[in-house]
Amino acid sequence: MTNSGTHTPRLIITSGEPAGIGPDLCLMLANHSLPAQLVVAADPELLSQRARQMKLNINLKTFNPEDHQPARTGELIVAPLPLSQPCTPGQTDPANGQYVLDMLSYAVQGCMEGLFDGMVTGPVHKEVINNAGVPFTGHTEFLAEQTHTRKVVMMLATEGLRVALATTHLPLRDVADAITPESLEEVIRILNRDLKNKFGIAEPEVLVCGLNPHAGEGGHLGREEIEVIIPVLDKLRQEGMNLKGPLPADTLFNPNYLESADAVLAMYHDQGLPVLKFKGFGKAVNITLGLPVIRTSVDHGTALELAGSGKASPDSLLTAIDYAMQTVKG
Ligand SMILES: NC(=O)C1=CN([C@@H]2O[C@H](COP(=O)(O)OP(=O)(O)OC[C@H]3O[C@@H](n4cnc5c(N)ncnc54)[C@H](O)[C@@H]3O)[C@@H](O)[C@H]2O)C=CC1
Ligand SMILES: NCC(=O)COP(=O)(O)O
Repeated sequence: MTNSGTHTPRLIITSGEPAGIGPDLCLMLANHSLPAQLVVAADPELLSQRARQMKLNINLKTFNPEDHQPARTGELIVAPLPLSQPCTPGQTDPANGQYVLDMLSYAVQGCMEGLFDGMVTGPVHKEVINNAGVPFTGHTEFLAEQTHTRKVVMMLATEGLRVALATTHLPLRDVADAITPESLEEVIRILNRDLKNKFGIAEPEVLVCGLNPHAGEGGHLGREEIEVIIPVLDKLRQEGMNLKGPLPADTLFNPNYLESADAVLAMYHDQGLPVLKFKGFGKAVNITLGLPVIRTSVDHGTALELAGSGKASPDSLLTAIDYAMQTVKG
């Protein structure tokens, strides 16, 4: 039985890479009183060590599925998962790669089974997981696989800007081939549907970037706009979707275009996210659209150099929790 509707939402927070700032940020949550029960997935011993290092006095309480009360100030509810190896802040160890994956599996399964109303993910170190021998490109793809969802869409949002991606984590040389009419159509349908259903926008206006410089300059700088993007946009416009573009990505991000837009669809990761992060790094949220469960995430990475210092900002994690709570209450 979930806690949705008028009840207090219960969210699972994955603490992510143990050598990074994820455990620090989770500990900081104990000083915030929020209208949700936050359950942190982590090794309790790791949290205790990190709390001592950060000079935080926090009472760790083992998660009890029967108890739906939010934690009191100074208290953190923990779903315990054991590290494989003890962890030193800032020093990654592939031996703990499986711990991170187990944490994600626990969270997403808990969401699927109704134990949690949504999951909020702390940062993972993608290279470490790969070094542990498990091919891993990101939470987005991992969660799609775990939930048997064929297509999901990564979208980051901050005050005044939402940027969704047509492709996620793949080498730049593979991007053009990955943008097929079928995949692009599916991405736009998911984006349009979730902007309506999850964000309450009746008729979303989406600005679509071209792939090539100057959106291909009439085919002289690449033909993907003519052969793939324009036909897909024309087809979906006939169904009534409000899609503008393909627009040159270097001029699209200006107030004239953005004023009336509800989201930008970038063709690849580094076309759209640098703009979003320049505008709102530290106060943005990463949302996976199209998943059968609610998943939001921080906008930043593991910041290994800050782990244990107490200097990492919890703002993006708090933003991600806020988005998840709003979506649960829907
Ligand atoms: N959601 C996730 O799981 C994400 C994971 N990553 C992973 O993180 C690792 C490191 O990535 P980087 O590109 O170095 O990005 P990063 O976000 O870890 O660091 C970039 C800069 O921002 C600072 N920073 C990051 N978070 C901060 C916070 N909460 N408060 C204050 N300063 C903060 C860092 O100190 C650094 O100067 C990579 O392995 C990458 O794959 C990156 C982005 C998202
Ligand atoms: N730059 C954001 C990012 O790469 C996060 O990816 P994911 O782990 O949420 O799939």
